[in-house]
Amino acid sequence: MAQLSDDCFAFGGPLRPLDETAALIASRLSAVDESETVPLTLADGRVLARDLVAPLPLPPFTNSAVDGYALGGDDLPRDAEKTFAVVDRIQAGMSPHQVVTPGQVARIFTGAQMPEGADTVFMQEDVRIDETGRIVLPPGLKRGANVRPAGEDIQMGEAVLPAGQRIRPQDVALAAALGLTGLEVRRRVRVAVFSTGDEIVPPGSHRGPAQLFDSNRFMLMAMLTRLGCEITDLGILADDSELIADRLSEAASAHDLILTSGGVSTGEADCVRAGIERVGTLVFWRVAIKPGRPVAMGVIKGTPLIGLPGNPVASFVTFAHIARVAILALAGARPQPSISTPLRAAFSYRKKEGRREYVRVSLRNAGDGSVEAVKFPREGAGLLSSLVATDGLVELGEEVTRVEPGQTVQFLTYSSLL
Ligand SMILES: Nc1nc2c(c(=O)[nH]1)N[C@H]1C(S)=C(S)[C@@H](COP(=O)(O)OP(=O)(O)OC[C@H]3O[C@@H](n4cnc5c(N)ncnc54)[C@H](O)[C@@H]3O)O[C@H]1N2
Ligand code: MOO
Repeated sequence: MAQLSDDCFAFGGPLRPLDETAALIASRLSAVDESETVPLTLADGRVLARDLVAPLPLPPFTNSAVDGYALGGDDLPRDAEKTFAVVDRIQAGMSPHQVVTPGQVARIFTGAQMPEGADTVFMQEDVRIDETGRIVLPPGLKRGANVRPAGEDIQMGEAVLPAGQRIRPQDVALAAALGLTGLEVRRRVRVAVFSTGDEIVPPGSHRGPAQLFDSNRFMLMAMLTRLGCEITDLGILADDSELIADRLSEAASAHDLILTSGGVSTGEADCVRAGIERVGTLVFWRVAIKPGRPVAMGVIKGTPLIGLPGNPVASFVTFAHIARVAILALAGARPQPSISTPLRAAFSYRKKEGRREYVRVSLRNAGDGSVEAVKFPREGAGLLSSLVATDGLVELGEEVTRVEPGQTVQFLTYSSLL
């Protein structure tokens, strides 16, 4: 079909490249200042406010990695079996009772502190007990075997988690292992969320014949929750730029970010841009990304606003690649570029040069041990089923113009985008 306006230059000037857009956002937004201490049970997903330095080594004491017998390395059998007297029994949590000297072993259990004089442990399966109750050890074990030295995991004073870390379950475990009961985290980013459009009504309300139930607001709030934000749900705004301007202006004073969906394209009823310009300034509008080209950013009374396009897939993709950058910057999180995985395409595709495209795909086993990406059969940015039925997005760079089956493409899981 004939294309009347060239994508890249319609409405004046080339579209802004996605990487440049993300860099602009990250450089313009600074992190919220305030922090709070939260108990470890509430720390998952929060952003660490300052570097965490280990107040003790891990493990804190040298201990046995197995159930067995501990002895000094100089006493290890070299060429033939050797017999030893058992002089101690050390269970986990108990301090050793005596020094182990040559000719002696201590019975020891996994996690128990190593006794003085011992630096090696035989696994109990590898030893024999003779008729007098003495322990017979075979030759061949190396000094230091089956022992976990103090500090082998973490040294005291080591920086173990950097400020800006989005705390994960394993980070919580580390803090607990270091004896901490809470972590100092940045306060949550406060985000106001609006849907826009006269055709949008809330689920559960009466829907007129030409109206749609609002799905974007719920998708965006779920995505914001995954990013640890404090959300204010401000409902649906009618297509009226004066009203939109008033509501955006009100929201700006109490939030770190305003997120809208819909109303950023070129139609007369696309009032979000007009609303931004009434009470603030437009930072950018239109990015070289598909879906999601009409995405906009503005600033209202110092508060950033990201206007996502209304089509649900465009909203999803621009949230993941643009709004997320803003949220992480405001949250004080270290930038987290999404790491894509190379996979084999099982589809052919044509695209325009000069814009980044995200293609919805499902993964399947190719049968030869590799995994391949199967494209969702339809492309509309309004197809929610396309997001629900797929596993992630194939990212096609600005320079790409075609994909053929068998070609290597870069895949991003949906979970890696949040
Ligand atoms: N003449 C042109 N028309 C359009 C262009 C263009 O460049 N020239 N761009 C198209 C692209 S690309 C997109 S994306 C859409 C986005 O436009 P808007 O952000 O202004 O979105 P709306 O027009 O308000 O809505 C688009 C579509 O999405 C539905 N929608 C909106 N909000 C919701 C919601 N909260 N939940 C579910 N669905 C929603 C809305 O009903 C429309 O069907 O513009 C193209 N047009
Ligand atoms: O690019 Mo729009 O964002 O098609 O849906």
